[in-house]
Amino acid sequence: MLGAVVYWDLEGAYDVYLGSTVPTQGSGGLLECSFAYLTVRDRLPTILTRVIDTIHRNKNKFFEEFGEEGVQAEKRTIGFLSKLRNELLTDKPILVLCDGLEDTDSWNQYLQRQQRLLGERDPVSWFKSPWLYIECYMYRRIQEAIWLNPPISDFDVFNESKTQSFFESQQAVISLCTYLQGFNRNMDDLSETQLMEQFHKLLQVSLWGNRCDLSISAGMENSQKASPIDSLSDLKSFILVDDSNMVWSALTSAQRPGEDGKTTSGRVDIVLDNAGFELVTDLVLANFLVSAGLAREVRFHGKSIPWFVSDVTAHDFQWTIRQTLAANHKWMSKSGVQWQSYVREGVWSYHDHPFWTMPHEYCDMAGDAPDLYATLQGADLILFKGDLNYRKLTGDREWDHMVPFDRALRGFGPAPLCSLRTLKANIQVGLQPGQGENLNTQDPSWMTSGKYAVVQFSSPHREQ
Ligand SMILES: O=P(O)(O)OC[C@H]1O[C@](O)(CO)[C@@H](O)[C@@H]1O
Ligand SMILES: [Mn+2]
Repeated sequence: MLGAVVYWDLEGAYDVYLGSTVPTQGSGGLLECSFAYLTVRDRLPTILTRVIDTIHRNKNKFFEEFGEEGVQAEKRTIGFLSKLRNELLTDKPILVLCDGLEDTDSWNQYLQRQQRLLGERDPVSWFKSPWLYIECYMYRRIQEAIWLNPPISDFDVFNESKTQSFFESQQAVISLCTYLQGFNRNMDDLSETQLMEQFHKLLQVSLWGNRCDLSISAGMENSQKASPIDSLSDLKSFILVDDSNMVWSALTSAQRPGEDGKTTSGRVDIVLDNAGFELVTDLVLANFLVSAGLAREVRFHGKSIPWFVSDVTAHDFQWTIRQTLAANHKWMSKSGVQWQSYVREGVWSYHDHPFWTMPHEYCDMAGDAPDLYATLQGADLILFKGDLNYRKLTGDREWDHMVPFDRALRGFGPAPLCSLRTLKANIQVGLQPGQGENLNTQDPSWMTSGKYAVVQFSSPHREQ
């Protein structure tokens, strides 16, 4: 457990934010040696250095595309990012954004809010702010640096890492697609029980796919080598909370008899996390849900800017489907063809919204992004992938491990939802009495190693 740090009164209770203080008297800061502190001190500057290096290595490409103007833009962007790195390392004040994008005002208002909470004596700075805010802000500032420097404003600084991670997982992708096509061919012969077993397997594949993010590894290679299906039984004991039966019930209870006598099923929304292997696991799950008649429509929600190194953007989504389709492997390519036709027919659709790349907790969504909240209300099930989504769902607070998931959501519940997350931050709710203490003794890094996972379900209609 992190030491107790403060502090503001929310819903009548004092909330402790992960490794961070929001002091009222202008003292304190990120709790030294906490996972949050080490992320800001070590991991974020490393990511920034890699970003600078990537832009520098692409100098010739910019020259070929844009001539001397491209080279000048490269230099200016590197200047912006080096300054940003220096601001971070020397705990300088957080600056307002000035790129005039759709979300710029919201970011600047958020900064004012942080300043009000901190008091006027000290400016909000890198080490004196909530971890979630600082981490999100860094990625937004990277985008500002790129955006303010045309003609290279479309450059995705993480694209190389994302594509590399996809190719490094190739064998695992092939085995997963082969598995998918195997039961797609025999779908009609599957009993209800067999269908449910397949569902559990693919939900777990998608869960463990979340191990492959490039933010926890500071952009270093982190791909899936072995066939994920084969390791599921060995991994089972590392799932600390498994509500997958409730997820199954949410899907089956959304099924209704249609006008033509055939059963129609519900809409599933997947709030995506990482590109590369994790995205493939999500597409395989979504394919299964549609072909098994468990969903009539799947909506994918991704990021509108490059985010936390490996998160999916619209380009990554389309690129992954195209790569799968073009693969020199029968079942992989067949999967890609299927996915592309789902997109063309509108059975699958990709969406993004600026709220996903804001630092807000999800309990703020209804007020701060009512359009997105209303869209999500149309789903019969929402799957939230990954660690960052979990942090936002639970407000990134140092909750007692036994606090129910429903309570940690603090009213957020546009539809039945499920978090599929491997643990990579010091936060975990919904555990049994003694479970957290046992884990602390057995494996002190259980919350941050990515070795453990949860499938946590909540329904707005369920008794709290
Ligand atoms: O891709 P995910 O699962 O959201 O993980 C993002 C990572 O970034 C972090 O925010 C820390 O940098 C952790 O929460 C997690 O390790
Ligand atoms: Mn991610």
